[in-house]
Parts: sequence; structure tokens; C-alpha cells
Amino acid sequence: MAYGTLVLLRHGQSQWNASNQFTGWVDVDLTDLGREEAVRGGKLLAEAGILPDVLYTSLLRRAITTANIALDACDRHWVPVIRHWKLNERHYGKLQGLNKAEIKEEFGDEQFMLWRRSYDTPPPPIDADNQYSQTSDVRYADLPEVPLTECLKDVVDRFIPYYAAEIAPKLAEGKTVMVAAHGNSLRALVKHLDGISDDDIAGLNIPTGIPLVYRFDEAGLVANPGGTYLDPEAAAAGAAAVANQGGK
Ligand SMILES: O=C(O)[C@@H](CO)OP(=O)(O)O
Repeated sequence: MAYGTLVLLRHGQSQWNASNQFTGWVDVDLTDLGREEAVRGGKLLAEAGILPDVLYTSLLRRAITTANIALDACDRHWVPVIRHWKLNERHYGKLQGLNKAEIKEEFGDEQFMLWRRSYDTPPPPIDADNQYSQTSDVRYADLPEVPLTECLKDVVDRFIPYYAAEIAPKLAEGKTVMVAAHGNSLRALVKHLDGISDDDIAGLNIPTGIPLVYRFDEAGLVANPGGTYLDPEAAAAGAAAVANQGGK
């Protein structure tokens, strides 16, 4: 049986992408532009004839809604759905809710980039009484411990074993699998798929709403290293915009 196809879809623009706030596990909604991006993402899938058989999402509204809209646009609104917190965005600790440009100005470029893109330095933990803490959020009630902050390595450590155990077997069955998730959880997965080093992953940014497609050879190894964006030009512009998010 030939391997299936993996479609990675970062959610469309969220309210806090638009206002330049660190988001993490805060459950913000899409903007109108984000919804349009999701429709376009689904249309790109339909045009390419890449039609998901199954959907995996995080527990966050922006990924769930993006996937619903995109699947509707390619007539795959009916496929089975599995949701798991391990696909969630990286928990941004005390930075959740704060403005990126203001943090960059207050702490300087180096500290800003360390918190935002270093592999293993998490931001300071969020306080229990912070309005953007998730410690008493009922959707995480089964977790042994709700994170108070995470670096990218923490996301790799939670998400990649889940991918290997739950998602990769579906690909081995020949299925087209859509993973609707977040900038940093998808960076963790791309790091794994493409064997990107801990240092080099700092330079990789994922644009909102544009399907990134991975194909595999008979041995289950990535056949198109780096994956293929269904709209490469828009993806390059989108990734550059994410990289520059500390600006005003
Ligand atoms: O705020 C966040 O949760 C993420 C994604 O929007 O931001 P960044 O790209 O700065 O890691």
C-alpha cells in the first residue's frame, strides 16, 4: 500500500495575530481575513485534488474553525475528526496576551528572539491568577499538569510521540491526513519531518492558512523535503510577515 499524503494547515489570521499579541493557549477567534484564508486553503486543496480522509486538530478555536471552513470549501466537511491538546500552540507563559512589539522594545531584540524562537528557552511561567492562564480550563482537566510555559523543545516532546503513534499510522494506511494546528506546533512537526537542527529551526516560520503538503516514499520517508506549499508565493510572503512580527 502506497503511503498517504500529509496536509499541514496553520489556522487563518487570528484576532491576536492581527493585534500582534502573543497567543499560545489563549482561545482567540479568527478575523474575517482569517476566515477568508481558510476558504482559500480549502479551495487550493480542491484544485490540487488533495482531499483529506481524516482531520486532526488542536483544542483551540482558531484551528478548529479554520479546518471546518477549509474542509467545507473542498466538500470534505464529513470526514472523521480527532482533536488533541498535544497539537496545541506552544504555551507562551507570562507573555500570553502581551504585545510583541512592546515586549521587543522593553527587553531588546536578543531576549525577544530567545523567548520567541530559541529551541529550549521558555518564557517565564504564567502566574495562576493571570487572566490568560489555562490551569482551570475544563478542556484540560485530564492533563496531569497544565503547562505554565513551553519552549519549542517541550512542544516537540509532547507532539512528536503523538504524531508517531496516532497520525503516522494513518499515512501508512494510505490516507490523506489533514493536521490543522499552529505556528509553533507545526514548526515542531516540520522540524521532525525534515530533520532540521535545533539551531536552524529558529529561521523557519509557517504562514497562516496555506496548505503545506508532504508526500512519502514506500519506506515512509519524506519524498519532497521541505514540503510543498499549494501557493508558494503567498507562503513566502506570509512566512516573512510572521518573522517580522516584532515590528510595529
Ligand atoms: O503568539 C503565538 O502563539 C505564536 C503564533 O501566533 O506567535 P510566534 O509566531 O511569535 O511564536
